[in-house]
Amino acid sequence: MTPRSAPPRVLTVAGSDSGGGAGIQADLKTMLALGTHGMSVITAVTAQNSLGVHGAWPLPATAVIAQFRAVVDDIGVQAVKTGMLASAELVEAVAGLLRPLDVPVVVDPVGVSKHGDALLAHDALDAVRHRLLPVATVATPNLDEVTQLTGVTVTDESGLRTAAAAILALGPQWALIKGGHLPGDALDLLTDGITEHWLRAPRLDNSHTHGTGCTLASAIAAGLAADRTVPDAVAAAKDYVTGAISAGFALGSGIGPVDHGHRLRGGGDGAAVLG
Ligand SMILES: Nc1ncnc2c1ncn2[C@@H]1O[C@H](COP(=O)(O)OP(=O)(O)O)[C@@H](O)[C@H]1O
Ligand SMILES: Cc1ncc(COP(=O)(O)OP(=O)(O)O)c(N)n1
Repeated sequence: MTPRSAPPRVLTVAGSDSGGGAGIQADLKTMLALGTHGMSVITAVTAQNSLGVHGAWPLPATAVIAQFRAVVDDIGVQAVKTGMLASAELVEAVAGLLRPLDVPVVVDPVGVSKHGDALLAHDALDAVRHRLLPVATVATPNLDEVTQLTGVTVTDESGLRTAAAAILALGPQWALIKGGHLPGDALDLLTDGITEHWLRAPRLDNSHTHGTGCTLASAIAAGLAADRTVPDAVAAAKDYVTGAISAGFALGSGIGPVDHGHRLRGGGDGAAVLG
């Protein structure tokens, strides 16, 4: 029997969310839903549910480096996504591992959870700015992360351009500024400083949005691993996350997760538009 050819391989370097809505768990579910083989380097363990983060324990840098080497040196990767990196030491270590790797890297510079819990030490911001963002193919900050990293505050759609310029100045090839925290349509701006792509979706009236950022970044990495261009991968990822938010469900007594399996359950995507 002829062996089947392997699907595109995608690696997430992120923290574990015990509730299964964000972090490594969201990333691997997204990667499977989008037809890729997901692999993981766990940077930290969190005790987390729909009400918030109740504890977080970063792993030693040696454990992070060993997981990364085990995957990359044997199986190989075609794209990487980074999420929660917890400490300056882990940001430095991960940036050092990614620098020589010749594959697209999606950096979600996770700072704070939806509930306001810190997922990155304050003294790690400089390492994110000067070590991690320069190795990113695409950086995907939300508006709070834009402010943390650049000092730019965005209060309306016109501010997304200023935010993108400030993020691009830190070195990623593309900036995807997520406007999910603004009122009105869910509008994001993707730019490499030359071209601009506006991604607009209707704001969905669903409070179960835990994991939106992780899901979007992982979907982009899945698209890049499958050889899509950055604008195509981002447009497809926006469709996927819009569908996942639309199908998000109530689990626990707080903010429930988006539904990573919505396509498997027959749900359609949202009407996101790439302009
Ligand atoms: N209520 C919503 N309806 C539709 N899209 C949303 C909604 N909330 C967030 N999004 C979209 O989800 C993606 C993740 O954005 P965001 O929630 O801002 O990220 P994060 O989880 O990092 O805070 C973006 O594409 C954003 O526009
Ligand atoms: C372990 C872990 N990593 C990242 C996050 C933040 O995820 P995000 O997709 O931004 O979703 P919300 O926390 O904003 O719902 C997390 N919570 N846990």
